[in-house]
Amino acid sequence: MENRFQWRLFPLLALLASYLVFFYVQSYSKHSQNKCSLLPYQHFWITSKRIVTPQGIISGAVEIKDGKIASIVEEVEKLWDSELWQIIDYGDAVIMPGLIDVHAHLDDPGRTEWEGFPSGTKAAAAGGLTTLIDMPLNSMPSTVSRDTLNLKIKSAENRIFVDVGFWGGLVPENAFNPAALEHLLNAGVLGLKSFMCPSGINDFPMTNASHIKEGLSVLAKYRRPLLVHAEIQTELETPLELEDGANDARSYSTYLRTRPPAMEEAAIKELLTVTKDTRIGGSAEGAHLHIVHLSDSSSSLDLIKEAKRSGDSLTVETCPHYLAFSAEEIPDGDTRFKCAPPIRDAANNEKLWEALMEGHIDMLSSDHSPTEPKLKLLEDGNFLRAWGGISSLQFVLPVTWSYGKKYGVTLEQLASLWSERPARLAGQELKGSIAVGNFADIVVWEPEVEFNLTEDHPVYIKHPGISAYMGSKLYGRVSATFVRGNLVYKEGDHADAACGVPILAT
Ligand SMILES: NC(=O)NC(NC(N)=O)C(=O)[O-]
Ligand SMILES: [Zn+2]
Ligand SMILES: [Zn+2]
Repeated sequence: MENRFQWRLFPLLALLASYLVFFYVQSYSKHSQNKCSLLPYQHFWITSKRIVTPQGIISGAVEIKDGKIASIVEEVEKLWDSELWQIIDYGDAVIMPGLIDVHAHLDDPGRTEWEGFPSGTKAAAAGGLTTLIDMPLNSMPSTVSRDTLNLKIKSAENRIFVDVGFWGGLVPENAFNPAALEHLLNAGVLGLKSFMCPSGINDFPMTNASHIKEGLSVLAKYRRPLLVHAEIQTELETPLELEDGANDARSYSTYLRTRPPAMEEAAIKELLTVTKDTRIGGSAEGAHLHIVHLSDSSSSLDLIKEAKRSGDSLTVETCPHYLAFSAEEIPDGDTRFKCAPPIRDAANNEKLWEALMEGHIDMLSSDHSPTEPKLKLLEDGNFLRAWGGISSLQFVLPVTWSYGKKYGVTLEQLASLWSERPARLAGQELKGSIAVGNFADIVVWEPEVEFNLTEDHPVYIKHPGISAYMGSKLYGRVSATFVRGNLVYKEGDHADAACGVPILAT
């Protein structure tokens, strides 16, 4: 009797079990499909009253389909009528193209104790940056050959939360070897980068104008840019002479004296002897030279303006720290502020803002250049011996917005300086603006929201303690970041999987 009862139950149990398996598999595959995004949709709309487009700010909706922007409409009422659409309404938060940082040191592989792809790209996503172009130095080895680029690409695999492209290094070893440079360019670097002064990294020696001339002639063929750290050691006091003297190495002004504006000016003068070749009809027509992290807003900037007027293919960037801080306010011993070229005085800072607002400075970049806290010598506070570099990646949007208010910076200007122009420099035609056909790389943020960057604020860079921005009060909270239509960040949460794409030039 009891046995027969059990036999009757068996088919029922089997049915129940198969139902359970079916639902488990369904939900598992659904989950695994969406690991790249915090949203389950491939096709959806986002709406807001402030969408920054190249044609101006509109109230409307952006249709996102399979990672691209499928349409942009101004009448959202029609959308609400249909229950077919997945719509995310961001109210009056700003929808802007994701920021593109053409100057980030992610230090991976080889110095991941400084930063690394996972932490750096999570910080980027949390800050509204959707593409980073990684510098060829501070990782180990430096990206100076096809093989070393391949190490980068391998290291980035499944470890980047936003898209990452790579600059290659122009160093004395490859500068006079066009075949080696072509290998590096064919392997996919978006352009080259070189230093006119010691970089502090052993396998990244400095180049002179002849190396740069050679580099430009190869780059012309590829129509890719050369980025240059433009400072040249002049015959002034050297850091060690200063330290031996009666100078206080804990005073920022001592450090400032080791890297005067004349160092930037001298380098730029020398560069301009070769950028002439980039003019239409010149021997390096098609090549482009980009000066990174300009700090001197006087003679150096005048030289750049003049060269542009003459038709040199030349652009220049500056960075948030030169716009936010001035030398006078840097406390003694606070080496979080040490970088090269140095942060100069308040009058210089003001002139940089003016040049930016007038369009003489073409774009912004972070120059996020972290290290291990111990190399910052925070306890010692010796500006001459501490490692240089500012840590800022996650905060660049609120920083430039907050400090730019005084100068009347607009949302359209931010989109141009942080997205459109950088996309052009990096040769990314489908990035940099909210336009139909472009990748859906988008930041949603609330410019009016104020926040304190205190220790309980979620910060994703590896070493928040070395950032000069900790402790400051800023405007502009990032609420959501989309990369190729994937919601990779939303209010403190990141997507489970790192689905950023390594960007290689073809
Ligand atoms: N080795 C570096 O990271 N250098 C960087 N350091 C700065 N800017 O202080 C740079 O971009 O020159
Ligand atoms: Zn530099
Ligand atoms: Zn740098």
